Amino acid sequence: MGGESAKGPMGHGPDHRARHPAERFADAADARLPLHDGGGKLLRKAFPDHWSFLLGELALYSLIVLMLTGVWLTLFFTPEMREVTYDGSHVPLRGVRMSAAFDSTLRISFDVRGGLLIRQMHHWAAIVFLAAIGLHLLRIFFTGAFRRPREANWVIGVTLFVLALAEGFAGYSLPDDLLSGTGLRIAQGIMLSIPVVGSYVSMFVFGGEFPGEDIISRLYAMHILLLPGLLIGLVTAHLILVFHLKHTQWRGPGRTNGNVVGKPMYPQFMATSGGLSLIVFGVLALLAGLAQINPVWTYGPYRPDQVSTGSQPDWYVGFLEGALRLVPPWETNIAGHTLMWNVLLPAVVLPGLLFLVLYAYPFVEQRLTGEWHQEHHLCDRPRERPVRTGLGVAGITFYGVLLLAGGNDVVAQSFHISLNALTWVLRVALVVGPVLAFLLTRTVCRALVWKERERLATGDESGEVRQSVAGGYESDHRPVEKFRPGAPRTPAPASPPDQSSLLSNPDRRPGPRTGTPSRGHPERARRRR
Ligand code: HEM
Ligand code: HEM
Repeated sequence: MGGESAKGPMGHGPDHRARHPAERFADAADARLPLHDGGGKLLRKAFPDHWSFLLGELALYSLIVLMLTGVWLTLFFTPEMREVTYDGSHVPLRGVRMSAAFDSTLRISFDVRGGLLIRQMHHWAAIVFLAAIGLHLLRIFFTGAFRRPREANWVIGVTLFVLALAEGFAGYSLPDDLLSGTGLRIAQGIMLSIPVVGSYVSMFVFGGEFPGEDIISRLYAMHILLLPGLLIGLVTAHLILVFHLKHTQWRGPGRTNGNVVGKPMYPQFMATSGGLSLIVFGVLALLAGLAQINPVWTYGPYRPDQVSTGSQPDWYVGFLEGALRLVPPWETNIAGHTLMWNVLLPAVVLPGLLFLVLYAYPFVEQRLTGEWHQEHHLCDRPRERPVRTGLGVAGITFYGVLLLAGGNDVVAQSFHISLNALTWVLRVALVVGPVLAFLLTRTVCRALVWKERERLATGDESGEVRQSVAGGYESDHRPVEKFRPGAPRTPAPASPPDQSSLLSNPDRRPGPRTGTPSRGHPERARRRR
């Protein structure tokens, strides 16, 4: 027996026994699953080493926290609107009639062990998730990572964004407290503003007159089944495309449009990303433990004859609320039907247009710039695309003004200013702000590029000053080191600036780019004298 096992039936006995069990397991798995072909490549995939590439992962990990905490919440949440009398441990609300949904939210908060922690973790994760998606989108936009061949991933991304907003709104409505009920009331007002079919849409969604008895269970099905299913499916497709198309990367030594330079997936990237996942988990748990969020017991149950005051929606819905507050009370009466522009424009037309622009942007930009047929794998530096960067900053300004307007009552009260005056200032800012932001950003980008070209042409100041016999001073320049010292490969020198425009301006004429004695840049030399 001993001899046979030492040799082994295949004659590889001693090797077989000497090998680590993990290695044997890997071999056994490899013989049965396509691990070597698929996994081998996967483990060697290169990940660019730049923090901005972790924003997508931040979104991913907060989504995972949402799924985990969400599933836990389903164990205790009752998605029903039937009326019950509260008799839980939160004394101020004892004896109050409320929906079973609100009752179960209170029980999760006060009676289920660890319930408040997990509920708050779920809510904080939702806030971080949407912020991470927003920042990730901006990274993709400003670096041009949406260009060919990644347009499909951009389209999937925008869809993920829409789904996440819907998921957040549905979740926020579930507890059926005064705040979430007010949000639902606004949603119903928006439906009613849709011409011709508005009242039918509202009846259809609420199962009759507002609020009806169905909306919470319908939102529940959307929140825990339909939308998460779509989110998971699309995130999977999104990540498969990221792997298939490879990452974009910042320019640098050895990086071309045809390669990706970075950390391999295993072990370096896994360590970074695993660390990030633990940080996300830890920070969310810490926030949930220390920072109160959505204390529904202070608002009380929803009653259609009451509205909540002094409350704010979650930040990601704030821009819609702001838009509703800014549009003046415009109405038109056509053949006995009233068109409520003040609701239709901000809550239906504006978000529709916003997402249409987002969906279409990569295609429009590539058509206009004529870059339709080129593949782009290197990130643009935002300054080198002044128009795109200007448009992005204009969009952020537009969004920022709307967000501020969503809290105009809070701002007016905190700073003791007139609410009406503030609303008018914000209305003007909404129109003028983005235009100014675009012009300013475009100018700053062009100036930054020009400054860099000038530096490339004239070199860096060496720090040495020479005094002429006549008493004048000149500073020396040395050529710019275009990449970090110690970089593995020497890149091709950058092309010099457009000579014709330089020659037309004597102050911008380039000095010599060697390290030999130089008179330097005339303008700077003059300033030193
Ligand atoms: C993108 C994903 C998600 C987002 C943005 C999100 C957002 C939210 C928000 C903001 C709330 C209100 C929390 C509060 O009461 O303060 C909520 C409640 C809830 N969510 Fe989610 N959620 C997500 C995914 C999920 C998933 C995957 C599940 C379950 C499978 C889930 C189950 C629940 C339940 C049961 C509640 C009601 C419990 C309560 O409010 O106390 N969620 N969600
Ligand atoms: C649930 C939300 C999302 C998750 C979990 C997610 C996750 C990721 C991850 C992990 C990456 C690779 C790392 C990186 O480049 O950051 C990535 C890349 C990408 N994402 Fe997302 N993303 C989401 C939403 C979005 C949105 C809203 C957009 C744009 C509208 C978008 C567009 C892209 C594009 C174009 C890439 C490829 C970028 C490149 O190769 O450099 N994603 N995403």
